[in-house]
Amino acid sequence: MSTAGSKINLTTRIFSLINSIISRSAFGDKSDDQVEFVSLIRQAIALSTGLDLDDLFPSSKVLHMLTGYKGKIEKIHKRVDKILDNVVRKHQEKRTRGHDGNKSEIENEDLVDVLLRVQQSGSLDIQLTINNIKSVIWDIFAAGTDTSATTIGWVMSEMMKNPRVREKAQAELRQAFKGKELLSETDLEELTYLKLVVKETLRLHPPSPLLVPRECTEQTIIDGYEIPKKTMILINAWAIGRDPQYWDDAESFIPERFDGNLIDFKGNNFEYIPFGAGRRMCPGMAFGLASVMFPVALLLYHFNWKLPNKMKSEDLDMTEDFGLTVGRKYELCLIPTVYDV
Ligand code: HEM
Repeated sequence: MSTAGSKINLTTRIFSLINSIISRSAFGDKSDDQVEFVSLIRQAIALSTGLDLDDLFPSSKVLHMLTGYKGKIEKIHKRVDKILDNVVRKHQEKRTRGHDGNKSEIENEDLVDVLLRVQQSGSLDIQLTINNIKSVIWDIFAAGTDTSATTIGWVMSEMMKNPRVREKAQAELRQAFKGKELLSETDLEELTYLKLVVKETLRLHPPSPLLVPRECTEQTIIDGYEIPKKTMILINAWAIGRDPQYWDDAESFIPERFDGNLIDFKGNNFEYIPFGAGRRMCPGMAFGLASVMFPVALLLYHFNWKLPNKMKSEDLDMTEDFGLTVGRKYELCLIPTVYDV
């Protein structure tokens, strides 16, 4: 049984869901300034995307002034710093109330509470500063929001483009949780096929396609090219994931290719590195995967999905947008129909 619905913009809903998830994990709750904070992150990411004149002449102060780049970054930094000061101050006040006898205030610690506790305990070899804590919060938002939301957008897009895969994933879910109204995160363990779908999506659409830039620490020769010491190296995980030398039918979306295959996200298989590899690989991998798997499982379990305007699956536009994270160029609009479990 199902109840018909109308068209929704899934892209914007996914971003606001992921913002709330990350916000709750980092701040313990939605921050009063969450909307502004996320918009500032977007602006900062947009400014750090691509090569501009400042990158070509980094030591030219005049150029920095002319492009206004530095001014824009400083303006964002000032505002972000104020918001983060507020977050830290509120947590400090809450901790003080907790130590003054109101124990419920410190029962459920969020990330900021943990960092403040570690800072006050002095248990680390290095002294954690308030600026360090603010940087961690910033990192989690900047690195965790767009990557997870973009991946969910691609998982849903690939499943709309490939109805066979969507139906198989939905059948697995509805069979595993028949009649169950509320799913929990631990239920995800049973979803073998959905895991393959997410894996295949990350092969074709790694949200950070060029990883974090590296600097060459010693002169090296690769394929006859001499790479001098200190050269900035960009690794194209997107191209590696589509390289026909490593992948059969590389451009096609076939989750089954990972079935029984030992290739994993963990950075040991260099033909598949959506989370990077080595010392700078993504520290939020487990959190990121859970933040993708769980919402996708809920979307597929509780709803059936159709493309609007009688569009055929093969006509869905999969053009990518260029940026630090590479998402869909056009927002994904779909018609959900509630599925009675
Ligand atoms: C599907 C979700 C995600 C994907 C695909 C992803 C992917 C990546 C990639 C490719 C890198 C660069 C790794 C390298 O250059 O070797 C990275 C770095 C990073 N990620 Fe993620 N990420 C995701 C989610 C998250 C989440 C949820 C968090 C935090 C809660 C996070 C935190 C970070 C941080 C802090 C870095 C920088 C690490 C460093 O520079 O040392 N990521 N991520």
